Amino acid sequence: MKARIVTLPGDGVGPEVTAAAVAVLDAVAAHYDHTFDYEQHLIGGCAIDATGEPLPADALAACKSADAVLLGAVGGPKWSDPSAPVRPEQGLLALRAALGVYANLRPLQVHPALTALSPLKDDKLRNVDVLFVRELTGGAYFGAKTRTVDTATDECKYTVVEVERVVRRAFELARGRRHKVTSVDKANVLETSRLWRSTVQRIAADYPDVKLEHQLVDSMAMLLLTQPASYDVVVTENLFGDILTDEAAALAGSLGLLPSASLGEGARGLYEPIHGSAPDIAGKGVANPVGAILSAAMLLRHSLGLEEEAGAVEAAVEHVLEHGPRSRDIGGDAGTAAIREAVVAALDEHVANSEAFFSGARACG
Ligand SMILES: NC(=O)C1=CN([C@@H]2O[C@H](COP(=O)(O)OP(=O)(O)OC[C@H]3O[C@@H](n4cnc5c(N)ncnc54)[C@H](O)[C@@H]3O)[C@@H](O)[C@H]2O)C=CC1
Ligand SMILES: CC(C)CC(=O)C(=O)O
Ligand SMILES: [Mg+2]
Repeated sequence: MKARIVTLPGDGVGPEVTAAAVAVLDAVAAHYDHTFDYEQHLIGGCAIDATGEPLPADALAACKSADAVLLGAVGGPKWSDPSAPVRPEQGLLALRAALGVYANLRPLQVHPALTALSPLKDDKLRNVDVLFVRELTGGAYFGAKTRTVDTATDECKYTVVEVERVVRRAFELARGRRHKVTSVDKANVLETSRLWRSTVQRIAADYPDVKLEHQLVDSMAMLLLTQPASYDVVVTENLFGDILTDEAAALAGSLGLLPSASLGEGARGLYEPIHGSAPDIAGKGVANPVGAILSAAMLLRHSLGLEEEAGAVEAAVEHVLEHGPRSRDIGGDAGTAAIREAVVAALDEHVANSEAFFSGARACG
């Protein structure tokens, strides 16, 4: 197949991990005879420096006409002055809104070889397989903001339509998994959460085969650390989902491991690791590219419909996590480039083994 992918490496470690993900996509293209055409654009701090805008018009136009968008991360201390008129994160928020990618899928699995890095003991980590579905284009990140000398406000607003579409997505996804949805809110205090909860209750009636439970976000933050294996699909609003998924990353062993897919109504999606620009390690060549590489796998699956290829990338990552090399955040000393090369080599081997398996099966059959 032929696909057009816009890359937005962004700031900090963004370019380092995006380059690794592109190298893996290139290996997929070579093995499976696909053509991926890339178009790279600016977003975030680097875009502000070059154009004054965190999301230049040409970058947005390219994303809107692409088959998929692969993003690194935005932001960093250089652009963090609270009085700055524009900030890198505004570019990312504007992109998510413009693409209409309201459902942010953030899968959490704990690789058996990495359990020692988790704050939990092995028995609590067995069978942890959670899919967070975070609402991505509403809530406090998008509400009106005000600021005077001594007061600031961030409006948190949700409409029924915004809640309904992401909750339906969560229920649909649960049907392909273990048929359970946990909806997280703060309905004991927040009006937006009361609207969220009543909408979830109404939608649930259309999915009698899916078990629904509600959980308040504060206790959910605790339960995630005490009984993570009891969750299947967790659906929640933008801010809560942002925070809970960084917490979840600690269970996996590092923020550098978790991928995400942001989806709307069509096939086009936005794919990015869940971490930020990691200014403390940027430019050193030590960032863990696994979250970005697994985001590329999600791109293959969700935007290009290439399930076998996505599975091959995931298998290659699994192999590298098990046998090494490992990056510093997960207890190794390998750099970003070494991990990238190891994943590409594991992918080569995976494809070669699959071909041998199928030709063997043909010979036998
Ligand atoms: N999607 C995005 O573009 C996001 C951007 N940000 C921005 O990133 C900047 C830094 O934010 P922080 O709060 O420090 O969060 P962060 O996610 O950038 O880093 C938190 C910690 O995790 C580590 N880490 C993150 N990614 C890693 C990787 N791939 N490999 C190894 N270690 C990794 C970092 O070194 C740091 O110690 C801020 O400007 C923030 O606004 C934050 C979150 C998401
Ligand atoms: C706007 C982003 C910086 C928010 C974030 O942390 C994320 O999406 O993970
Ligand atoms: Mg975040």
